[in-house]
Amino acid sequence: MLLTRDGIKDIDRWRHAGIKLPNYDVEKIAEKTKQNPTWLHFGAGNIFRGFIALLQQDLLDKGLTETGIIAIESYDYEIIEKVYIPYDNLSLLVIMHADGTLETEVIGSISDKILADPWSQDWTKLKNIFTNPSLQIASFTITEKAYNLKDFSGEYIKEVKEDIQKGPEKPRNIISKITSLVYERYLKGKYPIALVSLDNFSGNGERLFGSVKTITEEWIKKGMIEEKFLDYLTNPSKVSFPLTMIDKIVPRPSEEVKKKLEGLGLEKMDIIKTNKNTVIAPFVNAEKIHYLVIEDKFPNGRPPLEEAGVIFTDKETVEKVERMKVTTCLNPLHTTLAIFGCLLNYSTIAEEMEDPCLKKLVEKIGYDEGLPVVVHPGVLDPKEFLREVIEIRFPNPYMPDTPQRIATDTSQKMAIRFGETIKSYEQREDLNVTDLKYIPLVIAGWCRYLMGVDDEGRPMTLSPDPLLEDLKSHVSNIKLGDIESVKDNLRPVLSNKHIFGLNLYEVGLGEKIENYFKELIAGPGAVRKTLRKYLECE
Ligand SMILES: NC(=O)C1=CN([C@@H]2O[C@H](COP(=O)(O)OP(=O)(O)OC[C@H]3O[C@@H](n4cnc5c(N)ncnc54)[C@H](O)[C@@H]3O)[C@@H](O)[C@H]2O)C=CC1
Ligand SMILES: O=P(O)(O)OC[C@H]1O[C@](O)(CO)[C@@H](O)[C@@H]1O
Repeated sequence: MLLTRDGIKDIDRWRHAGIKLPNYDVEKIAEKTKQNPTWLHFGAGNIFRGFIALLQQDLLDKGLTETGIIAIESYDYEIIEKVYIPYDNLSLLVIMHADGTLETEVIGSISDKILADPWSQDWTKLKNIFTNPSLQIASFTITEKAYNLKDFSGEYIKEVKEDIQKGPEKPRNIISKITSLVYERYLKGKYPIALVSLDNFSGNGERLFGSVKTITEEWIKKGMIEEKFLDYLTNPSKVSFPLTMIDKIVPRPSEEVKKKLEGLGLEKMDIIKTNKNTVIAPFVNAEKIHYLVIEDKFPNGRPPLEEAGVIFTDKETVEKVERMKVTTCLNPLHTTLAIFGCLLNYSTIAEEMEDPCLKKLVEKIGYDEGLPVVVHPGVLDPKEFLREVIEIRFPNPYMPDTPQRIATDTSQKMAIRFGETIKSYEQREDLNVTDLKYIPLVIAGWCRYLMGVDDEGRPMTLSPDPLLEDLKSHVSNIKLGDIESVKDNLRPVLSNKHIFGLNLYEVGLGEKIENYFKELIAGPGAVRKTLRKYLECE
């Protein structure tokens, strides 16, 4: 069986293999989308195919909408070449249930794909869609670092600097590209639009707004665009930047799943790793559970996504629910498992949850240290959410999620995942920041991880991180088994407000983290020994 528009016409074969097909005519929907584009999505990676496209598929299946989503790739063009074009933009969603059963479904709601590349012919096509009054949404899953215009020294990154100099014609950076496209929409008729960040960090919509506004102001200063564009951009009835909370674990495609699909008779299911490190395949493996909460600010309307389970609410509620998930009930636990999982040589998150020390560590971080500072968001219950994460989602043995994937870009995540809780302890009169034990232990674990040596003393490959080289340079003089070598080497890292959102020495945690670190580097096996000591586990 081939995953192509022609291939899925052989309905009986797909049904016989137990694979659900779209309940609508994929080609007709693609045609209607061309006439009347409503939704563009930037970042054509795994979460888009496994979650966002599924929501629209649900509406299409129910006859509640008439158009699909157009996938835009602005960074890793190989994704389009290798997993969109050969499969006519179809993807195969594989839901991994905890009892080992797979639920498979062909996703047909991605109606077209476009490169956001000013040097390609697609750019004109993209501009035409962006200036179409029918367009309601441009959404984004482009990873957190894509929103950064400046490096940690406060300088614009090279690509952004060049875009600022050259103006909106041929931008290279994603934020400049978005600004340029919104400017085209303004010029064409000041039509309204919602720009929806679906990336996984606090205040995502506000950060998107801030970045687009910065580029706008720079171009205005240089006289490259009309000043009045700023009025349009900052008018929420014209351009909105809703906050969102997105939650679904979509690991990289796994070889085991690929084999199972081949067993069902599917052909050409190869997993690829692009030159830009995206690991992607014609299929996406994911968990069933998911949550999406969005601030209901769509000046040009939107599909009735509430019918697909999306929670639309006010800004304050999204903020609370997002803080609950990203700063307390899911992502800090994930990062904890990533760091210690790499050090202890685990290859899946689920296996780690069978390790009594690691399970206890995430329980301590979640229930004991995180929950006391969570504000109940109303729409979801934090304690129940945390229970579901610890008891059901992370331990799912069929989820091929790895600590190495979650360890990607940890430097970008520390401030949100741990810094926010530390700040809350500082602000609350009834809590004492120096009572925190386990969050500091994880931060020490991260420094130990950066040494690039596992708990047995063997070299380990570190996951990509934009600050990796700099961070490694601070621990490069520290030797496993030599506590004296620690000296002041951790100070530049632990005092870096860009990394943690605060200076850990100023809040009284720096020395505690250094002491944990010394225990973690005492020699081979010291990571395990330290966990046993502080968690009283076997
Ligand atoms: N995978 C998951 O479980 C979830 C992911 N997310 C969010 O989605 C993001 C992407 O996740 P996946 O799609 O799974 O990853 P992926 O690796 O499959 O795809 C990443 C996408 O981001 C684009 N990208 C990366 N760096 C970029 C840059 N500098 N400028 C423009 N585009 C860039 C890539 O080209 C690709 O389209 C995550 O970082 C997270 O914020 C949110 C919830 C769940
Ligand atoms: O650490 P990351 O790369 O944001 O990934 C975290 C994982 O947990 C999630 O937050 C679950 O929703 C997903 O974003 C992803 O699977």
